[in-house]
This record gives sequence, structure tokens and C-alpha cells, in this order.
Amino acid sequence: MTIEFCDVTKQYPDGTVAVDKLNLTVEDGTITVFVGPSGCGKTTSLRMINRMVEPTAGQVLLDGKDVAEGDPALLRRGIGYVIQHAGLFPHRTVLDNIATVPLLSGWDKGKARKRAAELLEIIGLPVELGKRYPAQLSGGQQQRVGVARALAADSPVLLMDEPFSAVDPIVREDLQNELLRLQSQLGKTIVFVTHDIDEAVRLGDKVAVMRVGGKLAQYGTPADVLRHPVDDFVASFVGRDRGYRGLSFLSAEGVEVNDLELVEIGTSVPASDGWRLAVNTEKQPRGWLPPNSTVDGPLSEDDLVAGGSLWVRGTPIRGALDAALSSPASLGVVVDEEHRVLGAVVARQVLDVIEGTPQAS
Ligand SMILES: Nc1ncnc2c1ncn2[C@@H]1O[C@H](COP(=O)(O)OP(=O)(O)OP(=O)(O)O)[C@@H](O)[C@H]1O
Repeated sequence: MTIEFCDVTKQYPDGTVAVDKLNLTVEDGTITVFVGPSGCGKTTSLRMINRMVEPTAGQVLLDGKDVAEGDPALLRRGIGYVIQHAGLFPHRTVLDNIATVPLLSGWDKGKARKRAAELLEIIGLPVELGKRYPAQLSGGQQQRVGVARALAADSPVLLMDEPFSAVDPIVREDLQNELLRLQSQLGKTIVFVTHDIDEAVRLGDKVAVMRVGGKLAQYGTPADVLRHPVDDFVASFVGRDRGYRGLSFLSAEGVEVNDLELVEIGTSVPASDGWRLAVNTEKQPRGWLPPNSTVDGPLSEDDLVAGGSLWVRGTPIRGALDAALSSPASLGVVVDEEHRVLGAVVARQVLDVIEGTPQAS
């Protein structure tokens, strides 16, 4: 389902212009992230989609149809909505929380609970948690239940307002991965609000950067916004390290893979004054053997120093640079998808490719 904002303005009764002539199309089956500093009108924009806020001027269209026509309660029931702290009903069990919309839509209790149990599984929580109350769950689990409840509406549109902001960074990353996994199966049209540019870049097919005063500053793919910020506001919002972030999208074509001297664990190795990479019988890296190491008997893992990150050939160039810079030997280990060693990259060559690519800056 596409969502179109056509010249949408929202002025609150006290005169605050929260959103100013917003024009933007959210494409079907994509994640669009509204990102920007506090108070720039992200939440107001989101809530105009399900009519929790009514625009002062302009229209919001769902698949070409003005949301202002028809019953707002019905509209809301048909659009999944997830908020920070999950907003679960404290006195209802997890299962009944998830079943809220099916029950409102007239499903009988048994069928609604069965569906809720399926959804628990889909979002990766054990079915036993269904009997608990929200306070008996961790913050991350509560957010997952919030997502399950929104999915229960079984609608093509999902609105998510800072859904992962209240959990710690590790749980947050899990939740983000889970959302991407779900989306690859469900293909919903998702509008996601955050003030965190990293989250926006990670999740968004498109990113809408907004500025205070409710104006859209830039709308494009994450790569676009990072590489070609339209003005100083966007440039400073996406951050000084945007060049590095942008490397996540840059192909590594042209990066040279050099030969690398390998030694195998369990075999005896002659002396050498260079760094050598130790591999197992599958040719997967196990660590580095420093120059001039003396190894008595067969090479064991105890003789090695830990390696840096690995770069899987074919993935973006940022991984190649990370591998080269994190390697104790200054040689970034290049592997195939089964993590078998293909060779090595050096930072200088990777940087030459980056500098020679016009979009990289
Ligand atoms: N009910 C309201 N009455 C008056 N002003 C409001 C109301 N709701 C929001 N605003 C104002 O509208 C502007 C946009 O608010 P909104 O919540 O949409 O921003 P936001 O980008 O989501 O911010 P945050 O990231 O802090 O949640 C702000 O200046 C806010 O103070």
C-alpha cells in the first residue's frame, strides 16, 4: 500500500506549526524512516496517517484514497501501531494484549488467542510467555509483544514511533534485526520514526530527514542522504563520520586481493620473518603467526595472536577497510561465504579505491 502526503500541514491550536507542507510518497512494501531532531514533527506526521492527529491542510492518501473519508476508528484498527515502551495494557496477559485488535474486530476468544500464540512465535518469543503480564517481561520482550500486537491487525501498513528507543543498545540491535527479518517475509509498508540517524540508515529503504518547523529537509535512500546531504543541516545531522558510514553502501569493485602466506594448524612450520595466517583444514582463519615465531612441534592455536575482522568478498567496501585496519599484520583477511581464506587486502589499496570513487565523499 502506498502512503502519500500531499501538501500536508499541521498547526496545533496554540499556533505551533508541527508539520509544514509535507509532500512525500512512502512506497508500497518498503520501510521509510522519519528522522530528525526532537520536535521536528515526526510523530505528528506519523499520526496523521492513522488520524490520531488531523491535518490542518492537505491530504494523506492510502493507495490513492483520502484517509479523511470514512470512520477513523475503523481506519486505526486496520493499521498496526507500535510505540515506545510498547504501550501494553498492564492488566491483560501478553496473549490478550496481542489479541486486542482481532477481538475488537469480532473474532471469538479462542481463535484470537490462537492467532496471538502464532504471532508470539513469529516474533521469536516462547509461547509460555503468553500467560504472563507485561510487567513480568523484560523491556526488549515487551517491545516484541508490541510489534506482535501491531502485526495482529494483519494490515499492510505498520506505523512505528520510536519503538526501540527505550531499550539498551544490544537489545535494540536484536530488535532491529528481527524487524528486518520479519519485513523480508511480510513486505509491509512501514513508517518508522526515530531521532537516531544510525537506526534510520540501518532500517530505512528511504529516509526522510526533517528539520524543526516541520519541514522536510531531504528524502532519499540512506546512501543518498549520507553521500549527498542537500545542505548544512542535513550534513551536520547525519554526522561528521558520514563518509565512513557511506562506505557501507559502496561496492568494493576494484579492491585488489593479494596473496597471503598460510600455515595450517597441526603441521610443523618453518621459520619466517613475515606475518603468516594460520588456518584449519577447511582453510578457515584461526589467527596470525607473528614474524620470527619459534614453533616447537605442530602449530597450535596457542602460538597465534588473534586476528582482526574478516571481509567477505563481494560485500561493501567498509568491511574491507575494517579488516585491513583491525588486522595485527596490517593485512585484512578476505574470505568467501564459507569463511575460507581467499587472500588479503591492505588499507592503502582500499583507500585508493575509495578515493577514486566519486560518490564516496
Ligand atoms: N498537542 C500539541 N499541541 C501543541 N503543540 C504540539 C502538540 N503536539 C506536538 N506539538 C508540537 O509540535 C512540534 C512537533 O512535535 P512532534 O511530537 O511531532 O515532534 P517529534 O519530531 O516527533 O519530536 P520528538 O522526537 O521529541 O518526539 C513540537 O514543537 C511540539 O511541541
